[in-house]
Amino acid sequence: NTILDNIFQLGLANVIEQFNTPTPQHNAAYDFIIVGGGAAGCTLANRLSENPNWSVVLLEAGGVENIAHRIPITAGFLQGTHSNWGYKSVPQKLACFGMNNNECALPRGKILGGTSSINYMIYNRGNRRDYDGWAAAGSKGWSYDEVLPYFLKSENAQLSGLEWSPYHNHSGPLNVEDVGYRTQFSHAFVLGAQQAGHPHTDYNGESQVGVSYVQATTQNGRRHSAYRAFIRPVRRLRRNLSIFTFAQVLRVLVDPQTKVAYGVEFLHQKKQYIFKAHKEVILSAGAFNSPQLLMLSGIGPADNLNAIGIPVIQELPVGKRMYDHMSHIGPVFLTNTTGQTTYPTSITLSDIKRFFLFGDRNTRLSSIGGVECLAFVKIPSSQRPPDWPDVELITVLGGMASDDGTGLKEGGNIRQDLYDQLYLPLQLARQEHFTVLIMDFHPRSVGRLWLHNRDPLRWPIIDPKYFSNEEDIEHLLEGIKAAIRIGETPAMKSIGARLYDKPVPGCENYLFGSDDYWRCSIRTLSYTLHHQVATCRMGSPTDKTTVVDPQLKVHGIRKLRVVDTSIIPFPPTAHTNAPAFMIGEKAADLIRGEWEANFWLQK
Ligand SMILES: Cc1cc2nc3c(=O)[nH]c(=O)nc-3n(C[C@H](O)[C@H](O)[C@H](O)COP(=O)(O)OP(=O)(O)OC[C@H]3O[C@@H](n4cnc5c(N)ncnc54)[C@H](O)[C@@H]3O)c2cc1C
Repeated sequence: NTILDNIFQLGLANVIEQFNTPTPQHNAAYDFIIVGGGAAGCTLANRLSENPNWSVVLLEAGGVENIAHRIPITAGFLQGTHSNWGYKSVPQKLACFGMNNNECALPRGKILGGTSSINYMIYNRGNRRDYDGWAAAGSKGWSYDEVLPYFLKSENAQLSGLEWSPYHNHSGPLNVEDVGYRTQFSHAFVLGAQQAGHPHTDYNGESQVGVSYVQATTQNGRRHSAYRAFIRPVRRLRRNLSIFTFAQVLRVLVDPQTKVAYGVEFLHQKKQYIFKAHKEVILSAGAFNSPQLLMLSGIGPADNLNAIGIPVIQELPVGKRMYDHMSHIGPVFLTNTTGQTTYPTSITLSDIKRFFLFGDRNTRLSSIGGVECLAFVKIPSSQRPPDWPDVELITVLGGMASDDGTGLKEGGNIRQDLYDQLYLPLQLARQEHFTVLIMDFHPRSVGRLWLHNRDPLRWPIIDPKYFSNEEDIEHLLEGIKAAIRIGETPAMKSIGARLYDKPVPGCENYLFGSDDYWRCSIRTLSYTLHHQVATCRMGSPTDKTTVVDPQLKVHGIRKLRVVDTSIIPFPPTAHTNAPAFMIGEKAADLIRGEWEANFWLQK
């Protein structure tokens, strides 16, 4: 009697989006070739194809969404499907001890819509200081005042109480709304956080520090992905926009003499094709695959390329730097509530009928994978200004146990024995509880990504080197303490909140609740929130750590840009989906500005 069983009972699992991909014409030429139909790629494809004189082709390695992607509560299950590339890190020496072979799961969307089709739908832009920092470090044109219009451009906000906020727009393609389903946990946490001194705020508004209910990229309680927002509404109307799904690009074609990108080679239905670009090739393949494709095309670190026999066309530090937002699963709070934790059996057929047949957006199915509230918190040891949060507290109704170990455990590569010891007792007792995930916004650990060999179908090697800088652990520890303080407030006591004190396997030798206990727990229950950035870092061409310039052009190569989260130079005070949409919007304007200005020169 699981959610998915019920969906099958209603015969809905077969409701698949109708999407016919034409047969590619070998050597066909388009003005713009966009590689990757993710958050940034779909946005860019929409905006560039607004010009009817330009032909745009979007090549996506995955397929299209089905009904499961639309149901927000299923977010945790999607990592176990073919719409996830399914990457894992190399075994970590200092993190992910609770994962099989110490390998952290690194999911990524492989589907039209990209990671926006499998993510948790949290809509979060970041802090003014993030973008001002990008600009100050050499990314001219990317200060907060210069990027805010692009966040607003894509947004269609339906947020109660923020109807007149200058930080929200109500006419963009991407729906951002309140989650209709809220539990007692969420109300107690928002109130409790205020009692603990965190002001109520709009974390996408003037001041980020404080607590809020989450804002979600959903529409009427259903996932609103990049595909839904930017492609579906226009794909039948624009004859100048061609889209190929199940089209995996193998490399960018770059003339080694002139260093001009002129096309791509890709695989579709086991056949290899070439498409040529009149104007530009644009990589929007995400933080793992854009750097992979650059390296496969001879653009990257000479040591790696020489070692695997790829001739170097342009030496650049592709993949040499990677940041990510690591989090800790917990603390977990037990409560005296009833019926608030979502276990599969608590989703009723009535919920499903209301969701599907009556468009009801207030059922459990509209909960975005259980995420309810966010608190943006300053920690006592902070070295940053008071308006720049250090850690985030993310509340989840239930936690690892609330899908009976079927989704999150598998998606997170969590060890079965750890699940059985720590979470199975909660599952079997149907214990009411909620989890606070603690995320470090400004990690200092720097990872790296490189290639095994020249096979484009093989995964890149990804070593995030989580917690190689000890300070990252201390930030999470301070975040855990902030969550515990909120747990002690009257609002939280009113729902009977108390810490779940079963020791984390491997940490039994430490006194539960001591700093060393939590440090051990952090290394064991390390859980990335999948915000990898900087693998094709943006900045001034004189900055030897960067790969693209502020126009997103690859240094030293003509007619080639990267437009996705891989260009983000520093980890933002945000989850990275909203920034990906912003990057797509801004890139479209940069490209349009340049080619439209050159129109008469090209004639
Ligand atoms: C499980 C999970 C949960 C998350 N939750 C949130 C959240 O709640 N809120 C938030 O803000 N962020 C979240 N994120 C992060 C966020 O969704 C991503 O950072 C963002 O969507 C990335 O956008 P992108 O355009 O850079 O890349 P993607 O959206 O990943 O797009 C890249 C696209 O390129 C395609 N591609 C790759 N290689 C090739 C190739 N060789 N040929 C053709 N196509 C190719 C991929 O299939 C994919 O469709 C989450 C991430 C994950 C994995």
